[in-house]
Amino acid sequence: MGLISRDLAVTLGRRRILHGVDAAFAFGRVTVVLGANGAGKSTLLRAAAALVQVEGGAVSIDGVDVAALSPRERAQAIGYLPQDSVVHWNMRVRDLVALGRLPHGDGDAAAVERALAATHTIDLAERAVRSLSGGERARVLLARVLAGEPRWLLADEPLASLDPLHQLETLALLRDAATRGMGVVVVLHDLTQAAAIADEVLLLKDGRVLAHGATDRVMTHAHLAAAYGVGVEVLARADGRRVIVPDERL
Ligand SMILES: Nc1ncnc2c1ncn2[C@@H]1O[C@H](COP(=O)(O)OP(=O)(O)OP(=O)(O)O)[C@@H](O)[C@H]1O
Repeated sequence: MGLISRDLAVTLGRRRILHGVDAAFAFGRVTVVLGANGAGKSTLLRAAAALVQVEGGAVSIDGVDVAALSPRERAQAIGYLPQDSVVHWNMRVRDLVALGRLPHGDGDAAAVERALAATHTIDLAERAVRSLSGGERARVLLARVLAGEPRWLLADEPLASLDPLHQLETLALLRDAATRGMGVVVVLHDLTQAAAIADEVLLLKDGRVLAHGATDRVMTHAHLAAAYGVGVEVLARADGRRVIVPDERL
């Protein structure tokens, strides 16, 4: 049960991008997907959202292949936040966030307000979306996904354009979503943030699983060296959290 990638193979253009990826994600957990540029993180999330054609294996939710779900069922189950979202229409922020309710067909205003509040975008609600800064727009697009109250949130580098405060708030929001029972799968690059938020880590290298499991077991010096080609310094804080600083090219 849960979200499961089994022997997943994806080819884009003429290149095999994912080579038999096995991974299981659980409800109520935050799984961080790590790996170097080009490792296949986005492709895995896109395959989970049935946005790329799968060549072998499958991604399933509670035993059902995501590709076999109707678009509406899939949209109810999976909220996918892409890496570089483009907003094609210059609509009001509140209306854009309300589009997140389309899979439910109910325009539930309370759910929209909850999503605006969770992402601290209520103050932006009457603005035209094209007038927003990059970070403001990123938070609004996250609000749109949250408004749909999906069972799974797949977020591809959701912190990339956010300032430090909003990065922390977004991490807290992801944790909160998992605490409320959502399955959260998130691609991050910052190792300190990954260690802080992850219950589990899936570490990819060249389209294969290098390691998958509890954060401490995956985020070892050896794994990070193999995945990124860097040495890291790990600083333990008084509260037990770790600061992970890449400091050496291997
Ligand atoms: N449409 C495509 N055609 C051919 N190759 C592609 C296509 N889309 C992605 N790729 C390649 O697939 C590989 C994996 O891409 P992907 O975006 O999944 O990596 P990623 O781990 O998310 O990287 P990043 O950290 O840079 O975002 C890359 O080498 C990329 O160039």
